[in-house]
Amino acid sequence: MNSIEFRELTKSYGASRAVDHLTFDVLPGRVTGFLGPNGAGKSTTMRLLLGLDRPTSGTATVGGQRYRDLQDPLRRVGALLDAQAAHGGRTARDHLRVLAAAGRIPEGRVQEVMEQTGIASVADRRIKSFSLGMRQRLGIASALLGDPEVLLLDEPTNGLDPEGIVWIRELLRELAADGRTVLVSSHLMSETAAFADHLVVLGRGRLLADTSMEEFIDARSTPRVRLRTSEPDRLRAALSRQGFELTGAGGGRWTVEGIQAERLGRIAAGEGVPVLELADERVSLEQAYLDLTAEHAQFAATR
Ligand SMILES: Nc1ncnc2c1ncn2[C@@H]1O[C@H](COP(=O)(O)OP(=O)(O)OP(=O)(O)O)[C@@H](O)[C@H]1O
Repeated sequence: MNSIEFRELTKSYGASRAVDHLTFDVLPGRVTGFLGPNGAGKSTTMRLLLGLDRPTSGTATVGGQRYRDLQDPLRRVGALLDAQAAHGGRTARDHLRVLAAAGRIPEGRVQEVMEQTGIASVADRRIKSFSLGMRQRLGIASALLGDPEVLLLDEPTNGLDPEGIVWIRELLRELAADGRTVLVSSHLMSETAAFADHLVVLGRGRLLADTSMEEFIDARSTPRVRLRTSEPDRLRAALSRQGFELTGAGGGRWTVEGIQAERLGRIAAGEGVPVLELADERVSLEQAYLDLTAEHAQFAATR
């Protein structure tokens, strides 16, 4: 099994709790977005899983085993934690070769992952000359090197240009479609919505949500319809008989709360009122996410 399991995972630094009794699973075959405001505990959770830090209590395991007990850990779990960590004096190719040797990974993988991540043409340049986006791609290449079933990527879109962001989105989807377990942290909902199937949201080290992207959206959106009509008065009367209110939105547009386009369309058709435009409006995901995390956001200035 290649799922990741967190059970009552807790990490305290002195009096402050970076991770607080966290329990959730990350399952294979889908991309799990790991969201939370700055300081919510995402990186700490990933570090605890990789054995880079010790939990105060609780466990973090891959297929029931702690990372340090895994055989061939680089072939089981690939991680991008800090794209700046690579040694600047080395070339990208040498950096990957050293990692391959350490992880008992066939050297042929080095060229493969450089091609997969679009850095083959700069393979022999020193890493210190790399832009943040190129370092990020190198970090992803390192994570993919052992062809692992489990991938942990901490803010992988950091520093990527729009083309890079589209590329990583597709890469994440392909990795999940292969049946891999993919956990990707971000503090941006809008970005995460573009690639994640499932969401885990943290706030101050605590679990705030563990839900499919679809449920997250449905649970937080009150239905609302936006429309244009040439006969607002007749539509208003028809809607009000059904308990709905037509509200002016300016520019000849109207909104109706608490109804979906399908039902509104039927009401209008039943009355013979022409509808020129009709669309369901979805709640802004970023807003739903901000609402969820607002009371848990941790800013140095307020501490
Ligand atoms: N080594 C450490 N010593 C003391 N405090 C730490 C240490 N590492 C993390 N923390 C604290 O733990 C909390 C969680 O930090 P963490 O980096 O895990 O959050 P994050 O969700 O990854 O945030 P970001 O999006 O900013 O990376 C923060 O308050 C941070 O200051």
